[in-house]
Amino acid sequence: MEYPSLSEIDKIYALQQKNTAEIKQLPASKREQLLRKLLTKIKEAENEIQAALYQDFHKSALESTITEILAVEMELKHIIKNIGKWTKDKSVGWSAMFTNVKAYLHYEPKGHVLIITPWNYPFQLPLVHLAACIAAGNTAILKLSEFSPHTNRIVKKILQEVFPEDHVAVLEGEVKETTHLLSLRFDHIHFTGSPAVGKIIMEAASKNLTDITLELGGKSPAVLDRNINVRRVVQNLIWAKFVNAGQTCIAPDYVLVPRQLKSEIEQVFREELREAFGRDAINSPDYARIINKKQFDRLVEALTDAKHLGAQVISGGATDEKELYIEPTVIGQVAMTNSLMTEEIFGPIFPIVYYSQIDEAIKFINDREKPLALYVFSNDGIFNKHVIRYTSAGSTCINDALIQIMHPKLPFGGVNNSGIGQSTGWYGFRAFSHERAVADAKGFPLSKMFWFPYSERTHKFVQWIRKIFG
Ligand SMILES: NC(=O)C1=CN([C@@H]2O[C@H](COP(=O)(O)OP(=O)(O)OC[C@H]3O[C@@H](n4cnc5c(N)ncnc54)[C@H](OP(=O)(O)O)[C@@H]3O)[C@@H](O)[C@H]2O)C=CC1
Ligand SMILES: CCCCCC(=O)O
Repeated sequence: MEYPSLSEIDKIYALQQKNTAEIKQLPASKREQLLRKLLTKIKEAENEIQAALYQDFHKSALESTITEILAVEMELKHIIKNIGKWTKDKSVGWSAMFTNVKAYLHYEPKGHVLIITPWNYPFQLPLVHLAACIAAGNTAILKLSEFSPHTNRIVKKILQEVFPEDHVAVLEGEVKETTHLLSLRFDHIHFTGSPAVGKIIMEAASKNLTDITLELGGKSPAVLDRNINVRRVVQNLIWAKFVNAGQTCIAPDYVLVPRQLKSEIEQVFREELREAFGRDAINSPDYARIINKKQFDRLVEALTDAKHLGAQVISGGATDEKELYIEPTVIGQVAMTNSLMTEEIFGPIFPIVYYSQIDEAIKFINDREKPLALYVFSNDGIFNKHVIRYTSAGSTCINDALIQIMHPKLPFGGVNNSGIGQSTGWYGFRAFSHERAVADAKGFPLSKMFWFPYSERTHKFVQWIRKIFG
């Protein structure tokens, strides 16, 4: 994909601005029709999508289906199934003081939306958020990351087959193009990316008081109890951490393990990683690559520095610059000053931090920014509830990982430094809609009791209200 010039961006923006009023009036049936067409196009393009993801990431066809294509298909089906219900006015019920008022919520499109997405799930993320945006009746400019060019091409091809550019436009660009887009006025900006860039987006949005959704990241902990099946939990963590070579926003970033389990868990990680990827993961057909040299160098430097500071590699540690390959790596005794413990890892390196009492682990988590996700593993429900009660996270999974994002009725989002607002399903539709309060007064207008000049009748009415409702 070519980068558009700034004047081309302005032209697309103006085109969509002109068309937004009309798109906002599209009935739910027409929006549903467009989403059904999108679903059909995606199914028809599965092989091309898999090939593009392989070229960008060396992502296996099966992993692309599981984490990219199926995720979009399920989201589209859920939206298509519910769009009729979601777009209808919603009564908020009766109130004794407003017996003559029909009170309801009316869902109106925000209008013109900017969606900015990162490179790590370059098919799933643009399409999942665009689907909700279209369902809500908006026009949208979709700005993709320049680091996933092959997948971007198929995303653009599919969307151009479904939507005219004055409804959905797909752009690729770097900081310059994105910065220019952010100087334009939108009704909602949906950003997925790092907290650092999230702050830039929020600042730009503040110029026009534009609504935002910030889907950010952070260091998502996994907390293990002693009361677990160690092998099963390790197998679970291996998938959650090393899918997409660890380049997943809700991947467990590090794992807090009871000290008593140290020797057992380290041995089981060695065994299970061998089971998962064979003797040499570089030859595994299931294992992806780091997206580019910049990210590769960042991770290798963090690993090298960690080892210089005394960290012990429990399993893995091999790298291959030509292949942009980093072996699935589990590491212990990482210094707290090392970037593996101070920054979001966003790669296939898994520090283990040992603890003695659960409140020590909870303090470790709470001493850091609120994470995007938090994982708790224990056969003891009281342990799980205790961890949830004394921590905060965007989302949480108990005795599993990542799957919370796939549940159609759970919102996806962070909290404070890991995100603002919620996405997917009903929550995505609501984010891209304005939830308008309507009070439809029938017959005698309630405010007549307060009209000027204030009278004895008004005083009596106010006394009655305080007596009944005060
Ligand atoms: N909550 C969620 O759903 C998800 C969160 N993430 C988070 O995203 C991060 C990894 O993705 P990554 O792409 O590196 O994140 P970045 O924040 O670097 O980039 C995200 C998007 O913002 C653009 N961008 C980068 N710098 C600027 C800037 N200065 N001004 C305007 N736009 C900019 C990028 O464009 P370009 O790439 O072209 O530079 C990209 O489209 C991690 O923190 C991860 O946790 C990732 C996936 C999902
Ligand atoms: C299968 C998990 C996908 C998580 C979304 C993300 O990291 O972008």
